[in-house]
Amino acid sequence: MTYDELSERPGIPSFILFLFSSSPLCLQFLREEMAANASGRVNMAAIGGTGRNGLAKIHTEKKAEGICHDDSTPPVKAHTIDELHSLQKKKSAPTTPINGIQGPFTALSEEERHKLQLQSISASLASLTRETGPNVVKGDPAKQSETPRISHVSHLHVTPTISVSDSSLKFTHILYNLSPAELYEQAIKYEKGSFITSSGALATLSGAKTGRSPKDKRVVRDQTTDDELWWGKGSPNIEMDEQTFLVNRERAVDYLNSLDKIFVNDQFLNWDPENRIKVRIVSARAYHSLFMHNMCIRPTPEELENFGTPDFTIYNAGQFPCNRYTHYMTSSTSIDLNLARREMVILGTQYAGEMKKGLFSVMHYLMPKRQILSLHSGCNMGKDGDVALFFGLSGTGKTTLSTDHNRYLIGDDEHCWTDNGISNIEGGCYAKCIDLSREKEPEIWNAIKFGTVLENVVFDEHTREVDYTDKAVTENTRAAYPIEYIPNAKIPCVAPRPTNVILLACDAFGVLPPVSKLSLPQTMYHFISGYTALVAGTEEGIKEPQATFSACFGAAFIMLHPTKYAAMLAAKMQKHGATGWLVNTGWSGGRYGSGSRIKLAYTRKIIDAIHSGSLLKANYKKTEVFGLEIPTEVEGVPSEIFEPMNTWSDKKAYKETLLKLAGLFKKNFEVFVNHKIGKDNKLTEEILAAGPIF
Ligand SMILES: Nc1ncnc2c1ncn2[C@@H]1O[C@H](COP(=O)(O)OP(=O)(O)O)[C@@H](O)[C@H]1O
Ligand SMILES: C=C(OP(=O)(O)O)C(=O)O
Ligand SMILES: [Ca+2]
Ligand SMILES: [Mn+2]
Repeated sequence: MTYDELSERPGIPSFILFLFSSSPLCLQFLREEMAANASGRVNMAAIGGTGRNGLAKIHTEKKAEGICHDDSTPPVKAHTIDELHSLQKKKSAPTTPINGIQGPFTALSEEERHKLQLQSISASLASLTRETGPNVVKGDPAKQSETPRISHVSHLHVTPTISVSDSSLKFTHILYNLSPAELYEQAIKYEKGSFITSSGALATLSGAKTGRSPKDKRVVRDQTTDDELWWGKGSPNIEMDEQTFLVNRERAVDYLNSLDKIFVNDQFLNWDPENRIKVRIVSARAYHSLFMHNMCIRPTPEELENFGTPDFTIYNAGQFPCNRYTHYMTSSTSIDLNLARREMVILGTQYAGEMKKGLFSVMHYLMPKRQILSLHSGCNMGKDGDVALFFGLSGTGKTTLSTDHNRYLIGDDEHCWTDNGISNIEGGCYAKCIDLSREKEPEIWNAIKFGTVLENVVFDEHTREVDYTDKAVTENTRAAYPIEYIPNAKIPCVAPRPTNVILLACDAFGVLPPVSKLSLPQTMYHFISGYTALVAGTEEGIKEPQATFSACFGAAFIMLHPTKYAAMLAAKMQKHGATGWLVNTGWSGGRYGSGSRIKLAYTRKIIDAIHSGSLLKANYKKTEVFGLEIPTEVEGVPSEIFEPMNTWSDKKAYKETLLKLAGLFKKNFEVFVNHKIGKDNKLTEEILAAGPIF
């Protein structure tokens, strides 16, 4: 065997080869060792003869001849360890020709498309004062061996002039649509608090903010939005001017460009192909990139090649605060929406839910313009094609109840209702995991595996088993996973028109019945009221449940006046004959503190009876004050719980609590009494009359 032959062998560092090449004796030894290893034939019989005091001498079985020409494992063609390592990875760029796919870039060569892609990213990151994008380069700056794919941004080869700042002399490394595996490596290497849990999920920390910050949301008020949007009391849209938006945008962009590398996700929203929105998310953390990878719709490689210019861009500079001396800022956190520029800026919060709910707000603006109703609801479909919507505020059960092993999951949180039916806006789910159990929620439990982002959970430092009961970081622990991690998710996530519209309320007062059948005016009354007891944690500062009214079960995300959405919902329900239901997933037998939460198993039975149609045929009686139709029995549920008064030992306390809640409903609805719901005067009057009477 020659030195050259030997050096073709894998796993032998070149310095060893060098040493051995000078000594024939050594070469002989090495030859024998390698022959044994390469053929894998270690003589086991010889091992049997070992004495207690020493290691057995391993005799290798020698081939009569041609030891270096073992054909069972052909030699790997590598001269160095680095070369060997380079064999491990192959290029995953889409090799499929993009014929048949429509789009602006279809006719271009691969190189031209890449150039345009980098130019588009550079343009996204352009400072508005310098009016040029940064020099962008694809890939991790830590990987020295990889020759960067440099963008051919025009000023790249131009000598910088005084008007160009130092930042344009550096490259901004872009980690573009990385895979979950790549994002895991980035998170674990570079982000403190990132760990792999025993089930394979990526545990991360969102930092000081572990819930949304609705008080820090700002929307640019310009000529258009002044007319179109809902402003003032009760509205989530707190105004800012264009100039202040640009100040914050510049702050975010400068921060992002100052980093060694940033993440860019190009993805889609909305499974309805006619109303699909292209979104770009620029962020500083692998955690944020993986979160959005899971939550938005993931493009195919071909769709990505042909992505073009995004319809909407998020700049997430969440680790960096806003400047409190900036006009309109009241804290170091700011989430700013500019509809005209189609941009959102995030400063001072790393809570990932801010991005998904921010995009939801955008959809609540864009979709109604196209006569499409956007819904803060979950959605699932039975085997026979019956569709149910689950409206409700945070923590009321949209995710838990739409995830149902007997039904196809369409989505857990954000949908659109067109004349054709329902489409999910997202490509993933975002489940609360406090007290999550394998027994009660097996589908969600099993979805927490490789690829899933687990926010703010506590785990054993050694075994990495998650303790879902631990609230040490926050009560609002969350799992974000791609929707296909739920076995019966329906892909594409679209469904026919709904038959049942289920309004979920987690009633901390314990006076609403576990289920009531609603008339259309009642459905509208409760939809506009949007009552629940806000469960701790999802919004900053809420430490224990308290009564909340949030119009359309999502006032934090709507952009137009609630009656606009209500009118659309009423028209759709009237036209398609859907039935409304009010389901209390909260307390029974007393208010929060004395009663207890209705068992999930009972709520599921109630929901089953709604889906099957059997509850529609049940016997009903009407409750006092709220005038709700309650069934006398549902299979699998103790009958005494349907009438809340039965479950309270203190009947007087029950009556007082009922009246107290009724008063809160009435007071909340006062702001709506002078509003018409659509063009229908009669319906408007009926809705006003559908509230509690006392
Ligand atoms: N009777 C019940 N119905 C629905 N959810 C319940 C019930 N009892 C307890 N829960 C718990 O309440 C939480 C509901 O949260 P989730 O489904 O994530 O709400 P949403 O998606 O509306 O924000 C889950 O943690 C679930 O396990
Ligand atoms: C992510 C959220 O949604 P939900 O609690 O409705 O699942 C949120 O409100 O921050
Ligand atoms: Ca200020
Ligand atoms: Mn949810």
